[in-house]
Amino acid sequence: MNENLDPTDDNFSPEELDVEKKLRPLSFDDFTGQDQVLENLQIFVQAANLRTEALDHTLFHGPPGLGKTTLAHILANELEVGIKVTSGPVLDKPGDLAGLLTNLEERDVLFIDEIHRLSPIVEEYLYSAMEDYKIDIMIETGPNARTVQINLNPFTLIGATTRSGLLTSPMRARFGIQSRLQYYKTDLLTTIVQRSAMILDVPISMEAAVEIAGRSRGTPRIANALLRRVRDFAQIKGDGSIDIKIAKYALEALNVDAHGLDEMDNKILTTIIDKFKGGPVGITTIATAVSESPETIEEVYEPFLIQQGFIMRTPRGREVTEQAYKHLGKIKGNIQGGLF
Ligand SMILES: Nc1ncnc2c1ncn2[C@@H]1O[C@H](COP(=O)(O)OP(=O)(O)OP(=O)(O)O)[C@@H](O)[C@H]1O
Ligand SMILES: [Mg+2]
Repeated sequence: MNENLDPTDDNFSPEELDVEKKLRPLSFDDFTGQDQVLENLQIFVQAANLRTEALDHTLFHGPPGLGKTTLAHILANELEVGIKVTSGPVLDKPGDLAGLLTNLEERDVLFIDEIHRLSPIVEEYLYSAMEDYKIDIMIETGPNARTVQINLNPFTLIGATTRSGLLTSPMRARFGIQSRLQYYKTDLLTTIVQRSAMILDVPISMEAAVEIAGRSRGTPRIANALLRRVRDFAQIKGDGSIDIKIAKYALEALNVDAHGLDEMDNKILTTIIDKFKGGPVGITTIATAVSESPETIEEVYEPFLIQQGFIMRTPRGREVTEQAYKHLGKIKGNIQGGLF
């Protein structure tokens, strides 16, 4: 990720978080892309609404910025229920979770972000809540301490994770609905950029929207962030509207990679080329060389590099493609990457 484009980053000003909120789609109709996922969800929501039952527990997984949190809020809106939001690392003790669970009204959504980071005891505590809508709570202390079982209102747990590989299988098995979000194609991102520009009230040409979309790493969050930065350039260096000229100028000045690859993407490609002659090389070896965990490489970075045709999976490991050499201005067969 481009760290400075991450709205969960502390460096993000309150003002930017506000804009971020304005740009977030609120209903199925507002949401662009992920057609298969969306179609299914619409059916499940309609059925749950028809039966006035809680929606099945739902898991969203996939790389950052593709719409997991957005979809959790959309589901609550479409179910016309309340939503309580928390995240794995915040839930320290079963008691924290009990407080949230007992406050849920019938059919409400409990959204747990980064659900792979729940502590094992909290996770175990969640199992009976998910399965039977029941939890044990401890009452009184000292010699009188005892646990009583209490019933919860039927609710929907929505979990989100960028690292589904780290979820335990009992946890995963308790989600009746599981959706993996995919990177967005440029035409969809173009639509998203145009929608965001309209909300921000900044005129943008088609060509400029395509240019921004194409450099957004298949990710709506990055597309929105780039749009806002380009808008700054348009306002200060231009007449406020975004045309292809100002878009290109701004993206150049922002040092945005032509394909939207981020630092780690480029580091992975460079490493495979420079240290492993372009591959094939195993994922663990790559991970060690770039100081990342193999799981993160596999779940967060590699899918985009494969989708964009920079890396191929072979039985003997990962291999970079011709396109990767071209992108990095390197020459095949030359380990140093230079001409000599
Ligand atoms: N399909 C979409 N259409 C329009 N905008 C979108 C779409 N998906 C995401 N966005 C925009 O991208 C931003 C990031 O989406 P979101 O926060 O839902 O991602 P996430 O998958 O939860 O990321 P993370 O893993 O980092 O939590 C949202 O604020 C929203 O404005
Ligand atoms: Mg999120």
